[in-house]
Parts: sequence; C-alpha cells; structure tokens
Amino acid sequence: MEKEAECCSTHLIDGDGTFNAVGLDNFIKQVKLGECGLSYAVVAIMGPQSSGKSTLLNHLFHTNFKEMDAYRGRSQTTKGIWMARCAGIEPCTIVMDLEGTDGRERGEDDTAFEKQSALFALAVSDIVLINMWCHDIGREQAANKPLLKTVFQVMLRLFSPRKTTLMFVIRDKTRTPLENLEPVLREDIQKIWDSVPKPEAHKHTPLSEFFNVQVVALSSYEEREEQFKEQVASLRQKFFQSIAPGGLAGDRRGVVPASGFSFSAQQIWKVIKENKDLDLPAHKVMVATVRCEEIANEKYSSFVSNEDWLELEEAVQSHLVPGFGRKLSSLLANCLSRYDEEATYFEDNVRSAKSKQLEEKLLQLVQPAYQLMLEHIRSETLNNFKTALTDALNGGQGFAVAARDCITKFMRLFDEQCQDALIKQANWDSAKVRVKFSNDLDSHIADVRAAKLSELTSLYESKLKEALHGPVEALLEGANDDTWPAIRKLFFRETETAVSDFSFALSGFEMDKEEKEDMISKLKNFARGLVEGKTREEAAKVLYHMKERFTSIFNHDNDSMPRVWTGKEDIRAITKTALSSSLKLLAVLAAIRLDEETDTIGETLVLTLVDPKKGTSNSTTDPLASSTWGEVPATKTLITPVQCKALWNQFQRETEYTITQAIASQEANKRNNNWLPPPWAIAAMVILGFNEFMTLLRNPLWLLFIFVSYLLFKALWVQLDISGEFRNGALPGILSLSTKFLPTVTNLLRKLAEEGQTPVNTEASRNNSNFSQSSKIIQGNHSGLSSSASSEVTMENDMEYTSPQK
Ligand SMILES: Nc1nc2c(ncn2[C@@H]2O[C@H](COP(=O)(O)OP(=O)(O)OP(=O)(O)O)[C@@H](O)[C@H]2O)c(=O)[nH]1
Repeated sequence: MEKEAECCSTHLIDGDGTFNAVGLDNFIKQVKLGECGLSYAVVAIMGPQSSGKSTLLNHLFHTNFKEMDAYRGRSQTTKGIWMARCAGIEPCTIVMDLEGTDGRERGEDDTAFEKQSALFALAVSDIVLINMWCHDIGREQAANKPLLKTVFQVMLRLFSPRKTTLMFVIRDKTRTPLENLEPVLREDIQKIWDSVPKPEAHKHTPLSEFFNVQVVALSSYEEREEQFKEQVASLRQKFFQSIAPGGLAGDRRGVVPASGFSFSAQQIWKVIKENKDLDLPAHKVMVATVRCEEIANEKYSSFVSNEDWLELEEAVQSHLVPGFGRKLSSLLANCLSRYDEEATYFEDNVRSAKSKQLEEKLLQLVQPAYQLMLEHIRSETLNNFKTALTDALNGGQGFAVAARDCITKFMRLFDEQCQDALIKQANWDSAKVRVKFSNDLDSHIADVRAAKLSELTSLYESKLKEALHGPVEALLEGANDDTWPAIRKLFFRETETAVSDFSFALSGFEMDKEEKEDMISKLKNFARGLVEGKTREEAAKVLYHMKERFTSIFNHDNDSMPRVWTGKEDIRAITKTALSSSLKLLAVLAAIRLDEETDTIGETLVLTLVDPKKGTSNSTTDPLASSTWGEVPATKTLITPVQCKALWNQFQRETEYTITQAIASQEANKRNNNWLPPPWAIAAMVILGFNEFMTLLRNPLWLLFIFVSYLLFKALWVQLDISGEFRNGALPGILSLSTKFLPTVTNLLRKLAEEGQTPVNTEASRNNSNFSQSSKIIQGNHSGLSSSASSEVTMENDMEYTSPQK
C-alpha cells in the first residue's frame, strides 16, 4: 500500500540534496512548531533500504510516509529526507524518514549522501532509530554495519554537548529472546565504535558519552502483523513526554528553540553540504544570533507601526501629553517582553545582547518624542510660571518673595513633569533641559524685575514731574526774592516724599544696598534735573517774561486794573517799578540756586543796570563785562553777566515804545480834558471885569490884536528860550535877551512871511512838542543805563519821532 503524507509532512531534502526551505517553513507553520519553544522533539529513522522504515513510522507515529507496495518487490521508495509531525504525541514531535542506506540503485558516490543525511539526522534529532534486520545481528557482513560506521564517524565530527538516543529497532525478531540478542548487538556496536578512527581527544571516550543506546525488537509486520502492531503501540508510549527528564529525548542541552528550527536545519545542511565540521554550540549561537536578530527586527517593526505609539508620537508633536513616560514605557516594555517571550529559549548571551540592541534601537526611535515632550514641559511650565508671577505681583506680593516662591513651585512642577515623562527603559538625563528651564526662569525674572523697576522709576519720576513742573514754573514766573528759597523748599519736600515712597516700593525687590542707593540717587538727580531743566526752559524765554512782567506792571494799577493815562500818573515812577521788577526776574533766572549758596547777582544787576550811581561810582570797571558770575559755577549759570546786559538793552529797546505810547496817551488825555478858559482868560475876566471882557468880545479887532500878540509872545519865548536864559540868573538873562531880541524878531517876521506862503502844519508842531517831552523822560530813565544803550535808545527815538512828521 502506498500512502502519501497529505498534510503535516514535507519533503525536506530531495534526492539531489536540495533543501526545501519554503516547504519547511510552511510545515512549521502548519504544525505550529514555532510556538513550542523547547517543548518539541525530533526523531529520525535510518536503516537499509526497504527495511520497513516508513511502515514502522506510520504505525508508530500515525504518519503518512510513502511505503513500498509489497507486491511490487523491494525497490527504493524514500528519496532524500521526508518530515512529518507525529500525530497525537505530546509534546510536538517531528519525525524524519531518511532515504535507505545500502541502496542498490545508487552508485558508490552516493555514499556521500548517506553520510550527509546521517550527519544531518544526528545534528538535528533527539532520537535516532536504527532499523535493522534481526538476522543481521552478529553477522560479519551485516547490512547495517556500514551505516553504523558512518553514524559513529560523523558523530565524531559533531561537537555536541548532548547525548542522542540511539534506538536500535530489530525487525522480524526470531524466537530468540531480546535478552539474548541485545548483548550480541551491543558487542557488535562496540566493535564498530572501536573500529572507527577517532581524534586524539576522543581516543578513549566511551560510546555512552555520545549515545544513549536502546534496543527494541519487533515481530515481522508481514508475518505477525497483530503482534507487530501491539509491540509498536507499546513502543509508541515511550515517545509520550519524551522530553521529560529520563525520557527518550530527556537531554535538552543544545536544543535549538523551535522558532529557530527551520533556520538551524538549513544552516546545518548548508555546513554539511560544504563538508565542514559541525560545531553545534557555535551553530546554536549563530542560530540564536540570527533568530534573535529576526525577532528583534520583527518586534521593532511592529512597534514602529503600533497604533498607540503612533498616536502618542503625533500628540507629542503639538502638545504636552500627560502620562507620556508611563504610556511609552509600557509600550516599550510590551515590545521588549514580546521579544523576550519569543527569544527566551535562545542562547542567553545572544538573547540579552539582542534585547539590549532592540532596546537601544527603540529608545533611539522614541527619543525625539521624549525631547519634544521635555520641550513642551519646559515651554508650558515657563508660560505657567510667567502667568503665576504676574498674578502674584498683581496680587500685591513683593517682587523678591513672589519670584522666589514661583521659582520654587515651578522648578518642582518641572521636575515632577520630567519624572512623569521619564521612560523607565532609558536613563536619559533631563539636566540640560532643567538648566535651560532654570535659565529661562532667571532671565524672565530679570526681565520682569527690570521692567518693574523701570515702571516704578517712571511712576515716581512722573509723580515728581507733576509735583515740581507746574509749581516751579509758577514760582519762576512770579520771580522775587523768595523764589529760590521757595523752589528749594518745594524741591526738597517733594524729593523727600518721592524718595521715601520709592524706597518703600523698592524694599519688595530685596536688592542690595548699593543698587538701591544708586536708584534713589538717580531719582534725586532726576528731580534736580527736572527743576534745572524747567529753569533753563524759563531762562531761555527770559526776555519774553521780562516784557510780560513789564507790560503787566506798567499797564495795570495796584489793584490790577488796566491803567488809563489821565495825566495824573507818574509815568517815571511806574516805569522804574516795572523795570526793577523785570530786572528781578532776570536776576532769578540768571542762575540755578538749588543748593543754599548765596550770590550777588541780583545786587550786581540792580547796581549796574538800574542804580549805576550807587554801584559804579567808585569803580571804572563794568561788573557785567564778564561771562561768569564769580560765585556761581558755570554749570549753574543760565544767563551770563554779559548776556544779562545785552538782554537788558534789548528789553529796554523793546519796552520803550510802551512808555512813549503811555506818555502820548497822557498828553492827549490832558488836552481833551482842557475845556475851561485858559487861566489868563479867567484872570483877565476877574481883573477887567465882565464889561471890559464883553467889550473885548464885542470888538473883534481887540480880540485879533490880543491873539496875534499872544502868538508873537509865545514865538519869542520859544525862539529866545527865555526860561533857559534865565536859568543862570536874571541879569545875565536880560543881557543875553537884549542882544538876541532884535535878530530874533527879524528872523521871526521873516519866517512868518515864508510860512504865510505855505500852510502851517500845526498838528506836527504839537506832536513835536509832545515827543520832546517823552524823550526827556526816557533820557531820564536811561540815565541809569550805560552810555551806549542810552545812545541806541535816543537814535531809535529820533527815528520814531521823525516818522509822523513825514
Ligand atoms: N519482512 C518484513 N517486511 C516488512 C516489514 N515491514 C514492512 N515490510 C515490507 O517491506 C517492504 C518495504 O517497506 P517500506 O516500509 O516501504 O520500507 P522502507 O524501508 O521504508 O523502504 P525505503 O524507504 O525504500 O528504504 C514493504 O513491502 C513492506 O510490506 C516487516 O516487519 N517485516
């Protein structure tokens, strides 16, 4: 009967020695060998061709290996190596049916394949069944002798730490009991073992070091099938739990984990084909290396595409993810533990080395996410810190206390969050980010501190500005002897108040003494600069102020009522008062006097510009011909003496017109108010009586005569300057007049004759007489000024006076 192993079997190596890797992988998947770890066993059967190997395996393991049809005669059925899973045996047991040895259909060269397949079976299997005819026992030319020799030879080429079970299955047993057969068989085996040439190291190594030899005898399947089946069923029992200690496959040393079986088998066959020695421990390490690498790669790939990881990675791109460290650690732990699960049976060193590599690779993959997370923690905590600091400061907390508290709180928060983000598998240090975060806090604190201090400084500066600016301006405008003492008082009081408040406000900053003093000193300097600046500003407009003051005093009476120039006012006195007051303003604005130092600017100006007789009577030098006030430093000088003088001259020139206008206005008023008869008329009326007066009125010739006489008398009075002539006494006056009388009369008559031809401008002559009077007043005022200024004023007067005539 020919049976095909339909499922759960594969043609592992074909007759040409080609390894069916794909077939093996599929087979492993089908029988789920990969999941077995170390809980699996491999059985192989060797023996002469057509010795009933497949028949035995199919009965023993319920497999479907091809068997030879008994009616077609003995010919080779099994080519290469077949593999199948033993049905119903736990743990998972794999059986390999090897091509029969001693085959008549292969030539001499084919012995190479026999050796290769024997070596492969010994390297891969836990149990090797040696199928032999009972009648071959003790026979010199036994069919299995060359096979055993081969097995022992190749076994010596295998450096294997574990002991393989070599089970001799005696077929077609005779009536001779096994007890009698077994010693003979063992003797045969020992002989063969002894005859095999061994390397020096194994010269005296007994067979039992390499093999656990067992012998079992079965009745003929063809002749005593029932007995055969019973015996096989009994033998089958030995294969249950074969990997337990003491079981047929009890020695688990050097077992390749099931998931590495495919690769291991391929590599072993490759090495065998290359006719190299098989160093199984080294091979095991190699298999472990490759398989662990594969497992690690597979786990890495599955981590890379893990949805939880992808979600986490995406989330951390944009924001802080709470529980980041816990989540990622767990994902990594899962991945590593899955690796460990799969790689657990591989060589320890290799497994842990690969595990380490996998861990490193995974950590490398997740590190950018961790760094991003730290960055989020840093920036988010920094933002929260900023808000908290602002709130604390707005809540009225002192700056230093608020800053200290916030730093402590947020450094702790930062550490906690870093701890939360920490990945257990990594020993990454967040120290660098911590230092950066700490620097960020310090830098923000420094910025806020600078801003707050600047804000405070500005606040107190503006307070000082408000307190000093207007009042100082007002004090300067009302300049008098008390101006500077009042400014000083104001300055010191306001500065003191501001400094005290400022100092209190600064106490919250807990700054060092030096810095605090520096800031206070700057505020004081600001206040001083404010007053000085204001004074400079006003000093620049001194001429305007002086004119304002002059005009104000000149044009208003003591009750601040506008003056009406009726003729009774003493313009000279008023002018003098207004000039003195304006000069006082000049004196006040000439220098800054914030420190209590006395100076003589005021006196010098008065003595030089208003009362020169008192000041310069004993000296020929001009005190104002200098660019410094002796006792006042240059930095405090706003208007130098020489500038004062020039300003005063300009001031006088510009105020002169006001005085002239006032005089003119006074004269005009006088004239307008003169509606009574002249005093001489009143006197005449009293002396001559009313009748005579009426006679005079009735006779116009008398009236004309009197009028002409008056004109002539008046003309002579003016022409002869009678009052001037009599200034030096009556006699010299009479003498002088007597000599000038006739020529003057003649001249007068001539002029009258000339004037009779042209219209007489009586208005001009009247103005002329008015201006001559104001000129005398200004000259009188100017008597205190320097000669140059006086001459300038006179020149200008002349120009103004002549213009109306034109
Ligand atoms: N005498 C005898 N013949 C058997 C026994 N078991 C099987 N056979 C016969 O031996 C022949 C070969 O059987 P297989 O099981 O195909 O032998 P094999 O060793 O697998 O053959 P190859 O794979 O070609 O090497 C068949 O005709 C079987 O019926 C047995 O116990 N005794």
